[in-house]
Amino acid sequence: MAQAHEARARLCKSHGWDENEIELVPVLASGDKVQDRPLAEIGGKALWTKELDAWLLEGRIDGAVHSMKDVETLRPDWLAIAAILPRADVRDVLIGASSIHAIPESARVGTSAPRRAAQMLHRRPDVEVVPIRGNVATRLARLAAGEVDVTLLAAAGLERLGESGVGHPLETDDWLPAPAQGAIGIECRTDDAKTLEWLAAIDHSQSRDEVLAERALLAALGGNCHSPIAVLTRSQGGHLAMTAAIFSGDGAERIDGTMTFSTGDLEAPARLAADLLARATPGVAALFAGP
Ligand SMILES: NCc1[nH]cc(CCC(=O)O)c1CC(=O)O
Repeated sequence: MAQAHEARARLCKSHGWDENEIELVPVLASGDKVQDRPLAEIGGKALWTKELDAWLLEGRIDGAVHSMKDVETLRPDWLAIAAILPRADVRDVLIGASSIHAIPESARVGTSAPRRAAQMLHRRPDVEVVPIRGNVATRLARLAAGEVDVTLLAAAGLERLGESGVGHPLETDDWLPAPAQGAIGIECRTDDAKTLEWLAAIDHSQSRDEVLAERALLAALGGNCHSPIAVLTRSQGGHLAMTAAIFSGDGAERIDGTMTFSTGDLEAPARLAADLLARATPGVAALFAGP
């Protein structure tokens, strides 16, 4: 809902509309309904999109606001990612310790994200990863209750909920975020020319370039929410600089790669993906389906 409010505010500001001209329609996603099991176990990212897709298709809503991190790599043709808002803080925040190094020996680290688990275990094989799901408030409550010693959350999500002071942001040269982390996207029906045009006005091209490049890497790796993939792309002077890593589930293996390429060249992320997979052991490659 915080993301939908932000999307509406930007749309109204850009077009000079009154906020009540856009109705916000809350739609509960399966990903919200099922809170007790890891997302990767219960059906993956589609659980964040399938209800909204149906509402769009039926014409009950005209736009759907998503965290792009939660949107599957392959989307139906009748849907268009019509706008990507200026990307927020891309970093993960560590809560419960001031740095990865400062996490106490054998601490319980709460996360259900394969990327966070593997990236943590790579650095700190001594810790115990404990699955933890639910919204930000639930996760913070479980930390406060002592169920876990440490957890990781996206800075963008915390910021949107007015919790930006919580925890210690991890710098991206030391800890990589998820593909598209911090980016809000708005989808609409591909044949809805009016909405496409309205949304194009608030599209942020640099953020779009970065997010599309990261999604192209995901597509080429054949990654899903079981696959530990970390990537960050930054737009600089007409080029995109991408840093990516793939892991084994237990974090023992980590394959890193970087590539700089022209904006809009979506073949380059595919080459980086092929290079990462070529250097992975069969055990890691098995977590990725390939292109
Ligand atoms: N998987 C849940 C999810 N999807 C997007 C965000 C944060 C907001 C964003 O990255 O845009 C979060 C929470 C988190 O990872 O802590």
